[in-house]
Amino acid sequence: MNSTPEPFENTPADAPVNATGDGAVNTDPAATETATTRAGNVVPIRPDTARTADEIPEQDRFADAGTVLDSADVEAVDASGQAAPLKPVDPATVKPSWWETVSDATARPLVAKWLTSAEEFRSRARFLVRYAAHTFAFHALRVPVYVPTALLRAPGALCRLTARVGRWMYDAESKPVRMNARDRNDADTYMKLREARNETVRRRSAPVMVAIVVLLATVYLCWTFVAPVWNWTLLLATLTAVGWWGAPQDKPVAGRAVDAVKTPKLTSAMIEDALCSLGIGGLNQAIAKGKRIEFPNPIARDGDGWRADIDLPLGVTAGDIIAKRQELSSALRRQIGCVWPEGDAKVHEGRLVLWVGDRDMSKAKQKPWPLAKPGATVDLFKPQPFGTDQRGRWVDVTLMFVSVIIGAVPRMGKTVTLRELMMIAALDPRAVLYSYDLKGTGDLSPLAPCSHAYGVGDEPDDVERMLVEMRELREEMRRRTKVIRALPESVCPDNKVTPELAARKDLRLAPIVVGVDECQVWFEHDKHGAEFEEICVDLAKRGPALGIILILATQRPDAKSLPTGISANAILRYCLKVQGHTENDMVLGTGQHKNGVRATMFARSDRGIGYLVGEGDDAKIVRSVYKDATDAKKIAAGARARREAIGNITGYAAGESVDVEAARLDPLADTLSVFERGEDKLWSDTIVTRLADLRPSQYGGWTAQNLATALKPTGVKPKQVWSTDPATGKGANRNGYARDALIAAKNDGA
Ligand SMILES: Nc1ncnc2c1ncn2[C@@H]1O[C@H](COP(=O)(O)OP(=O)(O)OP(=O)(O)O)[C@@H](O)[C@H]1O
Repeated sequence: MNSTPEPFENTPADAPVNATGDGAVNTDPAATETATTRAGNVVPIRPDTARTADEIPEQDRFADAGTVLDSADVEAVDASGQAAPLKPVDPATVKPSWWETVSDATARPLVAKWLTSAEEFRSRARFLVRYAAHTFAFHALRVPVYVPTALLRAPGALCRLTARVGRWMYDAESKPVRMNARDRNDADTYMKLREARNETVRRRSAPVMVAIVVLLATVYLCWTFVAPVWNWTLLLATLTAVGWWGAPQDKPVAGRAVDAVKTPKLTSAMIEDALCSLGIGGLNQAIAKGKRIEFPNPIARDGDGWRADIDLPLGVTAGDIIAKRQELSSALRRQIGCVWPEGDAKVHEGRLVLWVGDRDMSKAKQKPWPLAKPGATVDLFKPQPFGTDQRGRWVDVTLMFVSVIIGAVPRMGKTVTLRELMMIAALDPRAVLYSYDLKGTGDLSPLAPCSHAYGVGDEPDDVERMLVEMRELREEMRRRTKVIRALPESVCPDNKVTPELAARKDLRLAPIVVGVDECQVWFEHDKHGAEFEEICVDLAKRGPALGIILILATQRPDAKSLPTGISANAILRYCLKVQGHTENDMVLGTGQHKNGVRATMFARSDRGIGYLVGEGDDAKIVRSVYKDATDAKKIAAGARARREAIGNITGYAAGESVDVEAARLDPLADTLSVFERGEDKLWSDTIVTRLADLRPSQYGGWTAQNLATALKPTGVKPKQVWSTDPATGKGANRNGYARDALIAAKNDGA
């Protein structure tokens, strides 16, 4: 069946731009003779060198749809020589309405940010007062030097002043022109200039003469009527003022009270030059073709720096620039700690937000931490100051209802950050702290006096004790689930711990904060790794709603050292420098590297600076608070005093120790012991029921999975075993264990 041929169709997206029906390539787009015939119509084709729409010669392009096409332009010649109208394929240009344009627009702040932010206003006011006080004190101290210096300079200044007045009165500036006329023997011009000069001198001498008379009269009157002491004072003051005012510019009487570092203004030309020097192929090609780097908003001051919003040329992404932060800082002639390129994927992948600070963020003085003040207390349900952003403003975190992961390469500030978060927790007197320093250097020791559980090091005994404590914690989590479940909806509508519930002593739902530095030591432990992982995954998933906050820090953020069950469930994420995109996404969440949130861009010198994700919608660059061990001890001492006041010193802080022996479990021996005479195989479900009867405090609530995890280190794995249901008497194949396999494992281990 013959269908009516379409007069024109566009080249399919996946076809070569100039492919013709028979593989021929058109080299002369204007020549209809060489055009390919398709279904009886002549299909205009593009020159074979064209790769993009821009490269197609003007005459080959069809006018934008929406514009009226001239029939001569759109006609092609069909096989019979008849002109056939061509059909436009581009969408019609739709002019958005005023409403559509403005409803998507971002409103600019009505007043400057520092006027609406009380904190910023106070900080500016404080700065002005401090500046004025310093300047006053600086100059006041130097008055005894300034006065003699000015007096010494006064004669010279007087001479220079007299000479200047003389030159002005006698119109010295016209002298070269008059002399020139004289040298040229141009008598006419010379006489005119002389006349003009005499007139000027006459006009100017009058006020000078008046000033001299007034001066002499003043001197005479003072000499006659004013006491000599005042005359001398006046004379000295006048000479000081003249000496001060008339001092040479390069030798002022007063020095500068402050040395301001003037950072150059950030201009679009500077940014363009810098971006073009990065060696990004796509960017340089676009510039060579005359495309521009666009600035959708004016470059403006933003905090202590400049902010530029940049639309990169087509095909260039913000990530391309972020990956070259070091080169960019060199190209902008700024320290690397001043240059902060970020993507704004909410607009598009090519939007770059470049913030260039006046000072290196890692070296700029951080504002004093409000929580370091004596007497500071914290409510973990409320946001607390965690660090400062590039503009020096505080960034808060709310620790309640989150699990936290901190990751970075060694020596970037993980421990300092973890210690800071634990200090925040310690300052809430209700909070129960579990502090574990698996690096073993004692970085968390300042928090020991406030900790219910404290562990340091990775010796087998230390790890075992920590495991016992973590098992207890899991039991506590189970208890909490039951408490929450039992509460009426009117008291606990969201099935999670609320500030009111946490305050009730009878429920024992106070926040519990677990901080683990170098957590990979737990998860990679050959004997207890699986159990630690199981407990921590459970805590990361269910803990937040139950008031249990797990904070893990690791220097090796990979699947082994930070199990995916935890990394996928963490809510608050802080990533200092990492080496690759895998670690980046492991800590900050999948897809963050692609979105331009790249902790790989941090330099070695960016200690304590990282991306914070999970507080608010956007990722923020934040510098945590660095408190050394001495300061941390002071803060912890204050926190302990407040805990003592409410009677919340428990566990390690109260000198209690964990009975590891009593808590030591031997799941293999216990499993063997629940086999009754004549039973060779038992289902896992039957074993865990019997284990719960054997030691309810240890095995109560165990599932078949818990049993599998506990037996894993012995090498015994669950298999399908035939057994009989004691209730129904029916036999079936289910997951379970054979006595022989358990005995063999016991003998191997013995
Ligand atoms: N917020 C910060 N501000 C300034 N300097 C910091 C900050 N945080 C950390 N540092 C500096 O970085 C150093 C290393 O910090 P820290 O011990 O926390 O690193 P780490 O990543 O835990 O190292 P490791 O992997 O060896 O455990 C600190 O001694 C301190 O000098």
